[in-house]
Amino acid sequence: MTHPWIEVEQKFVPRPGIEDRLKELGGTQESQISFRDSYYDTRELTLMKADHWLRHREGSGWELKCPGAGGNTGSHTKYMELTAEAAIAARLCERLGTAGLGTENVSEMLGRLELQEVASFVTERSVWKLVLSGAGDEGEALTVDLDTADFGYAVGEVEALVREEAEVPKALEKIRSLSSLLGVSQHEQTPGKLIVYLQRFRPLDYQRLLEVATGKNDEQEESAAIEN
Ligand SMILES: Cc1ncc(C[n+]2csc(CCOP(=O)(O)OP(=O)(O)OP(=O)(O)O)c2C)c(N)n1
Ligand SMILES: [Mg+2]
Repeated sequence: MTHPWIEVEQKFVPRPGIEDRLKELGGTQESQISFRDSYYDTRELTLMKADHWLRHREGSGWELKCPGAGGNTGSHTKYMELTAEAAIAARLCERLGTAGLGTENVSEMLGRLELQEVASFVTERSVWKLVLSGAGDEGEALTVDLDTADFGYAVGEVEALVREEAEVPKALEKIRSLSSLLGVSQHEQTPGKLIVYLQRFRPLDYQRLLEVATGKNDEQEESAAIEN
């Protein structure tokens, strides 16, 4: 099985002039891309309530983000990203308490697991790469994504992808340094596109997730699904 990536990121509200600031810091725009994300869950939002996020991204395929060891605290988040369909299938069966579906093809599993589309939107993304100079820096580039979703919400993220849990503290340190250089507060808690989509277009679902996150739902034993 392919070893999953760990995504460590800090989201922020992009302020005017952010691109100039990125250039000033030595950043370069790597690409401008556009993609449609479609998120899936059960009617009861079993996955999202357990902080699992299943999506299909047009052009790159299936992905399941789930909490890594140590969970998430503060304004940054850390998720394990599964992209191999066999690994996604195994995790879905584990979470949804099913087995022996006879397929590891995620599209084929949707109907059998009663997973339906919860959200679908297109993102225009400007991808920036930046190497932070400084003592003891190993020169790994950080990524800054500047996203605008087709429903009119803009969000940025400073992101590092690492392979091992042991690399997370260093990645966090770099993310904090760059965020601070970009004028982003360490305490800034900016919601992602999906959360804002749910808030605007599926308010009842949003409310249910919020109840889990704030511990108001007695049926749910899992920890925070959304933090803001
Ligand atoms: C503050 C906070 N943010 C996110 C979450 C979890 N969460 C909510 S929706 C969600 C899934 C969407 O993840 P996100 O990184 O926002 O998507 P995107 O930037 O488009 O994908 P990329 O290209 O980076 O892979 C997660 C992990 C949380 N529990 N709390
Ligand atoms: Mg992200």
